[in-house]
Amino acid sequence: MAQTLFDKVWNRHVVVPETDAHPATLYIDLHLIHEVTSPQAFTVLRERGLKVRRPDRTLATIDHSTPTLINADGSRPYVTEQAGKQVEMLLANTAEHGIETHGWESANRGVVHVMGPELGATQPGMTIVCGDSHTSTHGAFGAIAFGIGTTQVGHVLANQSILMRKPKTMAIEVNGELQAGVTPKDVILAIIAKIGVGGGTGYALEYRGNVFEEMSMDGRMTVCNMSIEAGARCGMIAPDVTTFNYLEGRKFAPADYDAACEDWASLATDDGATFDKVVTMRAEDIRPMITYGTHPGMAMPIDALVPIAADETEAAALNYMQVTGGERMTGLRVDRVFIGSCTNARIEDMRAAAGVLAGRKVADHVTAIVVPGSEQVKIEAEAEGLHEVIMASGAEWREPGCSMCIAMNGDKAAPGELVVSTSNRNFAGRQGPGARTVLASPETAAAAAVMGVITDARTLGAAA
Ligand SMILES: CC(C)[C@H](C(=O)O)[C@@H](O)C(=O)O
Ligand code: SF4
Repeated sequence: MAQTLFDKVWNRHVVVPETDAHPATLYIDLHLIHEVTSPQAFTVLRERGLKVRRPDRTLATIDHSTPTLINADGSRPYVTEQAGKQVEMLLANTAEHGIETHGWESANRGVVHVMGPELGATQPGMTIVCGDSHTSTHGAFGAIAFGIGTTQVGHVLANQSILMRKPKTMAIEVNGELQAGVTPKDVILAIIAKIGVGGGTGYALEYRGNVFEEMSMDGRMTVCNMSIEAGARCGMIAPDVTTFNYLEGRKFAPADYDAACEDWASLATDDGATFDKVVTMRAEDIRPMITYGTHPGMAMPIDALVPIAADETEAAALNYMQVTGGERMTGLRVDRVFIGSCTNARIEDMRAAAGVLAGRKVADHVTAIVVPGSEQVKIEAEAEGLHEVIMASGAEWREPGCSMCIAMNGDKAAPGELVVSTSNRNFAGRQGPGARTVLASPETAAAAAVMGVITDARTLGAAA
């Protein structure tokens, strides 16, 4: 019977099949961990006298609580004692259990969803979990990858499997030609605006069509990253030659690479396979997007008018954002710009930001920070001289980490400030109490930095 990509990967990992009374037991190939959601799980393990079942299938980094500025004396100013403790605990726990860890000295440290793929730990056909909702990112390689809670982190540490009911499948097909200036971030924001923040709930998404086939791995990761913002725990793209070229030569790439690629190529959805739901969009209809509300589904083309609130919740969101239905977002004064996060802090994002900032100056009243997603991204960007272009514009070039995406490390906005951010969540207060977040692509964020107001990057003239 013709099968989908999801079905094929799922079937390879079922240890005990699902029944009406019981979810399936699913074997997990890769468990990524970070400092926020792992300490309690290790404590439970210790209390119960259990060992980590597969330290060799577990990989750790520090990202959420890590400062992005270094003191003059080389020390790292944690925002709170608690933040420093989380990092220390992660390092102590992983050392005790023999888990490969990318801490401060590692040239591979980074936001967990940037680091895993860079190391080639993320591979097609795998099941991948992490105590982090944006684990969906790894689906860009044709893996079933989803976030789990801290209790489940403990289970996976102890037995390398989880209990799960099989989700339904949804194909999201985007075919045609994207207009100039439309980025992968715009594509995923347009999808979420169309299906809604609950549209993917209960489904595993598969992004299909020539738009995704032609996308780079960086772009595919941006798309899959935000699957969770549409309510889907995972989103996938069939592995192809783009995937194989990306992974070749990376640390964890399989030794017999040709055989691996042959197997991976067989994972693509078969002709004639059926999805429980199919959503189609025309690439030509997608424009650069921004959000105007307090969830990622409240997104619109940057040159559109903010919709009139349809209910009290929407009215409250517009009120929080201090925007008015029927008016434009372009022209709104911006206080901060954040270019970073597991959505948009890979090398192509750094290049896109630098491309807009080159030869231009960040507006006097704007604080702009560019935070590479990993040490590797930082190294690569610096080798290309992107940091010089970025700093010459007046934007700051920081150390890798989650930074202002979630504001757990001290990087945050003040109450009322408007932030144009390349991250994935614009929830009220996420970037600081009272802070207002507008989600956009690196190009749009950089354009806001130089113009000092929300700006359609397509309207910028040539740089001076
Ligand atoms: C801290 C972590 C559990 C959280 C997540 O699950 O995604 C964070 O990464 C986020 O982006 O909100
Ligand atoms: S960058 Fe943001 S979304 Fe990604 S893992 Fe960190 S806090 Fe979560």
